[in-house]
Amino acid sequence: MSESIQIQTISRTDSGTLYGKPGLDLLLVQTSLCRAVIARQGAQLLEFQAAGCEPLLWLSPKACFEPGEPVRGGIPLCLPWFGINNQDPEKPKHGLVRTEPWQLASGKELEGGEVELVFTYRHPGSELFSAPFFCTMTMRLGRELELHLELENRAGEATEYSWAWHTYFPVDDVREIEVRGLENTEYLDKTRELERFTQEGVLTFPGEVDRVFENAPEQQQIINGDAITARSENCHTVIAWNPGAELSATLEDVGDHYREYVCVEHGNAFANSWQLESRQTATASLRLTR
Ligand SMILES: O=P(O)(O)OC[C@H]1O[C@@H](O)[C@H](O)[C@@H](O)[C@@H]1O
Repeated sequence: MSESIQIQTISRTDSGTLYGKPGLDLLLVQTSLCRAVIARQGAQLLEFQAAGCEPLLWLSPKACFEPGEPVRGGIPLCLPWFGINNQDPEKPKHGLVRTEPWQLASGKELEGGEVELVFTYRHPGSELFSAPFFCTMTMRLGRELELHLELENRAGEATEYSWAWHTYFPVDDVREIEVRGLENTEYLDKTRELERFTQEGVLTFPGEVDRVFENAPEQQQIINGDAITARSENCHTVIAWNPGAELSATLEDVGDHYREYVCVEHGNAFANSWQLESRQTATASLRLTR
């Protein structure tokens, strides 16, 4: 990363040094409030742990760290399309920014001791996605984790963007947990050709679960011993995903480890996708805490 960082609580490292698998440049943040690891690729948080708390994010022990390949765990940002591309299913799943290098625009310490990192990504327009756009992702790393996204449509015409922070949360056994905050909300079931159902009671994960909740409430809690709380602003879609035993056996970077995580993702996809006029900017944020 060529950008200048002037504080000692942020250091540069790489995936070879931290995980024994060379390939990606990383930033390590260590303060009295927290420890975090961020990949420049995708501006992807890989680890976050507030002092005195359990880790907030799950990173697969089988994750690969190859440039241009998605990293399984942490918080990849899926954008400018979420899931399978509607126009062309052959395009990569979950858009393009998660596998591209971002720029670190600034890194500083705030008065309360939090570290604030600002990453940017400029898409010039390409065969994969013709509309140019500009993304800014701000991370505030303290006792809590705060993410803020700003997306500007730089195309000459209105463009649709769908996206999500694909958050992987660690759990003891996914089959034993519950997710609260989605009761009585309608969802599209990706395991049943997007058929629409209503979530009766709290959400559990007895097997494969892949549900898209449109117009979802702002707050969810993952209950597994101490709760993880996710609270969002201007994120109207929540996606809940765990592959279960059978599907995970086909995912090289998951395997038996599927029991150790749950994804409760926040963004704007399906009916909540952003329609941005030329030069229009939209923003959203997410706050995670234990
Ligand atoms: O393996 P990927 O591309 O990271 O996607 C993982 C999962 O991401 C979830 O968000 C989707 O709802 C699932 O359908 C998908 O399988």
